[in-house]
Amino acid sequence: MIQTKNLAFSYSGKVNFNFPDISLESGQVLLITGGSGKGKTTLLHLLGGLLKAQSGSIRIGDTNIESLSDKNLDKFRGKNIGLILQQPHFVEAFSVLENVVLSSWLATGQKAEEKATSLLTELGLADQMTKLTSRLSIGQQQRVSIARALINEPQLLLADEPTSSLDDENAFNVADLLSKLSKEYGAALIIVTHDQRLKDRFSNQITLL
Ligand SMILES: Nc1ncnc2c1ncn2[C@@H]1O[C@H](COP(=O)(O)OP(=O)(O)OP(=O)(O)O)[C@@H](O)[C@H]1O
Repeated sequence: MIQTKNLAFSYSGKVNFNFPDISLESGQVLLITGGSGKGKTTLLHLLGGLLKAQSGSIRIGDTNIESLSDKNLDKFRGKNIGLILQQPHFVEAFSVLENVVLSSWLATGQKAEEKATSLLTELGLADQMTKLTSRLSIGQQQRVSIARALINEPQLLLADEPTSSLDDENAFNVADLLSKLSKEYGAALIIVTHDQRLKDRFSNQITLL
């Protein structure tokens, strides 16, 4: 489903990374771990096409994303990659439901309101849908991010430290939901984390050194 080969990246020629190859099938989970500053978020942003590698390749399904133009990459990302980033970047003036619907509209031109409602309900947010996202707890916002990432049924789900600010109960809930829903949608799930609770839960891991 996703394969990378010889990925290299550099910030202004000063901080250089050579990343290990990744190969992951639909329905599988991979954790990317490693100490602070080792390039975990950088690698996740490369996989999501938010940064461009200096060299190497990233194949998602049948598409080599490095060969796409910026415009086609945006389209591809919208349809095929669900992103759960450290900062959720919600549209503050929109409700929870509207934020999730916006994601479907941007990717497909369709407002998938029914599907957004059912996803949010599955994520335990049925009674939060009309609220502004800023009125939700961090754990609830994390679940809105998950709904938004899943609304377009992506092939690949990328999550950056999804549990770092959560207590044990919420962290286990988020881990369970990510794993259950990515399987349900047939997505490959890659999680960047230094959270020991996730390391204990998912055995397939690579560590950046
Ligand atoms: N936009 C940027 N410009 C220059 N250097 C950057 C930029 N973003 C990150 N870096 C540097 O690249 C290195 C890797 O950063 P990255 O955020 O990928 O690490 P990380 O493993 O995710 O760290 P952490 O666990 O602390 O979040 C760090 O040394 C960081 O300072």
